[in-house]
Amino acid sequence: MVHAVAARPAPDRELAIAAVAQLLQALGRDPDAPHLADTPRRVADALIEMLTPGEFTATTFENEAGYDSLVLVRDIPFTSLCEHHLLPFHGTAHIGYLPGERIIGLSKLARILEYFSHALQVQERLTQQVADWLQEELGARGVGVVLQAEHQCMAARGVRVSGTRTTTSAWHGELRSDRTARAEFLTLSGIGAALEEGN
Ligand SMILES: Nc1nc2c(ncn2[C@@H]2O[C@H](COP(=O)(O)OP(=O)(O)OP(=O)(O)O)[C@@H](O)[C@H]2O)c(=O)[nH]1
Ligand SMILES: [Zn+2]
Repeated sequence: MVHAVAARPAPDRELAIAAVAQLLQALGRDPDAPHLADTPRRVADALIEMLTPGEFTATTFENEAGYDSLVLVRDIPFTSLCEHHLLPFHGTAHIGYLPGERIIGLSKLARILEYFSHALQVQERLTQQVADWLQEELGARGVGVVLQAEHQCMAARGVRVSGTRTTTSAWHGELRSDRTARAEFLTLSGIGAALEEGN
């Protein structure tokens, strides 16, 4: 069974390039300086790339073996774009589920994260969207998503604390209701019992 995940509508690239050129001018920079001449195009394309997820097919298979334990892909790197400052936040994700009648192609757990991270985001929403999508599309007995990320808007500007990690998590089904199942998820993720204990 396949579930197509559609790409979002294309942004207006020419408008974005013109807007970045205006921004450089507004910041008092010379848009004709040798290294700046092509910067509007580069910045516009970089932002468009970060906001445009790839189209993919979320292939699932019948769980003919009746596998009923946790399936976990841990340490998936991701980068997203903070919607408050348009600066990146990046880190790792641990995504797992307890299969029901179907299992999903493992790569699709990373692809669905990639899909929702290519957007203007807050970490909480990104975490929830991945968990909700898996729960709805897969009909799993349980879903867990943990994201740990550093936000450049906290590191490169503003409060200027680098090296912090923000942890968010979203749980559905048995991984929400069953503390033992959740503890196993956290242990296999390498997070240990820290979240479970509320630390
Ligand atoms: N909850 C949440 N907050 C975020 C995320 N990314 C950035 N922020 C925060 O969004 C907030 C925006 O606050 P504002 O006070 O409007 O913006 P600001 O004046 O630039 O704030 P500072 O970053 O404290 O300088 C900041 O506290 C950011 O740290 C996120 O993914 N989730
Ligand atoms: Zn931010």
